[in-house]
Amino acid sequence: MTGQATDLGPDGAQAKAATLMEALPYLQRYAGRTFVVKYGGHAMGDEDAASAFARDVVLLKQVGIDPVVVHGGGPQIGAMLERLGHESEFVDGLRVTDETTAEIAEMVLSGAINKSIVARIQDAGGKAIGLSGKDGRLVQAKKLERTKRDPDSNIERVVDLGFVGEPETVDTAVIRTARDAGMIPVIAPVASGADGKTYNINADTMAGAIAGALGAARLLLLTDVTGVKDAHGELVPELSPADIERLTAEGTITGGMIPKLETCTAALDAGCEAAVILDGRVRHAMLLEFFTASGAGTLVRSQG
Ligand SMILES: Nc1ncnc2c1ncn2[C@@H]1O[C@H](COP(=O)(O)OP(=O)(O)O)[C@@H](O)[C@H]1O
Ligand SMILES: CC(=O)N[C@@H](CCC(=O)OP(=O)(O)O)C(=O)O
Repeated sequence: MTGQATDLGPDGAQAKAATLMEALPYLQRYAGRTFVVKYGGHAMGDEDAASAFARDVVLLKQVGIDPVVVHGGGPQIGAMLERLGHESEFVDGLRVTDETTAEIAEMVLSGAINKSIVARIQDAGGKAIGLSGKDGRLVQAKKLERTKRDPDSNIERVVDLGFVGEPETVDTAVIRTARDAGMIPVIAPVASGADGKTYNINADTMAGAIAGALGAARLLLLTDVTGVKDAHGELVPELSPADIERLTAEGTITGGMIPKLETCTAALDAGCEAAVILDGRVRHAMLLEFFTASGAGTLVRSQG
């Protein structure tokens, strides 16, 4: 240790110590609390980024926080569908899912992606367990009912998205069992319905439902922007559910950001303390968010 401090020089060593000290109040505040991290397909990036993410998760666990990872894999499902010559279409950010698509989505999410995240966490020195909504009946899905207003006739029409689901019930017992065994749960957004069918669930929605059911201290949504931007393109550091409604009505929040922020509001309503939208492409974005006074990204909480 002495040798390393000397190598850094007295100023460098002091700066390193100051960074660690800045983290102390946050380490104390969050010890024993649960953080649900949604790791999206776009945020997965390259090998180095994926390893850095895994190391961050292991660090959280090491300092006494309970991370729960819920992952996506939209681009990876798209690539596999293309390889297999199966067409894919999105409605309002959700993939229309026929029986074959559901099968392929499960293969990619619960198979390839889930296991590679588990392996990386273990390479970084953690113990991880790969799950989907099906395991231990963590999530039971129901078919997502979606309607859309026809702009010409102004009539609400039902849009059939096939086997796209939403969580109907969440039983967190399997997560608590994993946590008590010192493991980090890594969850794929796939679940069975009461009809025994496999449902494909948007990963943000899955993460929000789990964060709400766990009463998590934070729901972290890692994406490919620095956070929510206002009408001038400036980062908004903090939002309340009322701000979200206003910015959506004004047309400042669009596309994939709409379901993401709806998820934040739903998670807060269900018992999660706060949610954060942050840039998963930035190395150690999670650590900067949790352990520095300035934070990162956009914080969503009720009092605004
Ligand atoms: N007001 C806004 N602030 C930031 N991003 C926004 C906003 N409105 C729409 N977006 C879009 O939302 C996208 C993030 O949603 P999405 O692509 O679904 O993310 P992911 O694939 O990580 O789940 C951003 O890349 C951006 O294009
Ligand atoms: C219903 C639905 O759209 N499911 C998503 C599930 C994966 C996901 O949400 O992945 P990202 O977070 O990487 O976008 C899909 O099929 O792409």
